[in-house]
Amino acid sequence: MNNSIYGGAMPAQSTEAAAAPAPRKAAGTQCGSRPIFLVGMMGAGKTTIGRQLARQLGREFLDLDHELEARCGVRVSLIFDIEGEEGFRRRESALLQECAQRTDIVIATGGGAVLAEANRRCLRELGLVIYLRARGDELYRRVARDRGRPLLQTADPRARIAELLAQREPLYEEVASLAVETGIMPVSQVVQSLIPLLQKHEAA
Ligand SMILES: Nc1ncnc2c1ncn2[C@@H]1O[C@H](COP(=O)(O)OP(=O)(O)OP(=O)(O)O)[C@@H](O)[C@H]1O
Ligand SMILES: O=C(O)C1=C[C@@H](O)[C@@H](O)[C@H](O)C1
Ligand SMILES: [Mg+2]
Repeated sequence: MNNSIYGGAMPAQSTEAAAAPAPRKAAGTQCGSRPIFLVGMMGAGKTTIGRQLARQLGREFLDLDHELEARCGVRVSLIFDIEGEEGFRRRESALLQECAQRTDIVIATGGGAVLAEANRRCLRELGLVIYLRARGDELYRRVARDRGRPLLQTADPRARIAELLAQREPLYEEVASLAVETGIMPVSQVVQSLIPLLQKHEAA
């Protein structure tokens, strides 16, 4: 990917190996070696849950937003400022197509990665996709104060979330083989609830 307009001042942050000793792998939850993708709205928990799920499964973890930031050397919000959403989406798609070739990995996608049809095909065909679902008011509560999400820098972020959710929910549903509600359980419980779902999916 050509990142030449950016410097590279951000600390390198590629795939995360588990920092602490990994727990024993949950048996039979490897879905072959295909990547496990997490999709869902901003604040649904893709980054937080993805990191813990990867540890639980003994897989690597990669967050597409963080990987893009590491490669470009700037925050996602600055890419939006300089190249607009369109420029960001081009970079996001290229990175997704590249990272989807990897194996034994959990990948947290960006909230809007499902917007492009080519990305949806890539997610469906190359991996197992989990939709992390949460209600608009809970998403708002989680991300309202975070200035790092450019699409929410509007006069009425709550309404913006509702609009994005209405637009994207069918797309998340379309690509996902599994879905879990993240608004009602703490992160560790969401991860624990995913293990039997993955096992069932593997057995099917
Ligand atoms: N199940 C949960 N219960 C409570 N808080 C949660 C839960 N999941 C995530 N959070 C919190 O919500 C915030 C947003 O989570 P996170 O950054 O993982 O979302 P995301 O889906 O990666 O969003 P984005 O698409 O913007 O990267 C974090 O502060 C996180 O700790
Ligand atoms: O929902 C979205 O469109 C986005 C979510 C984030 O993960 C980032 O990818 C970026 O802020 C755009
Ligand atoms: Mg994230």
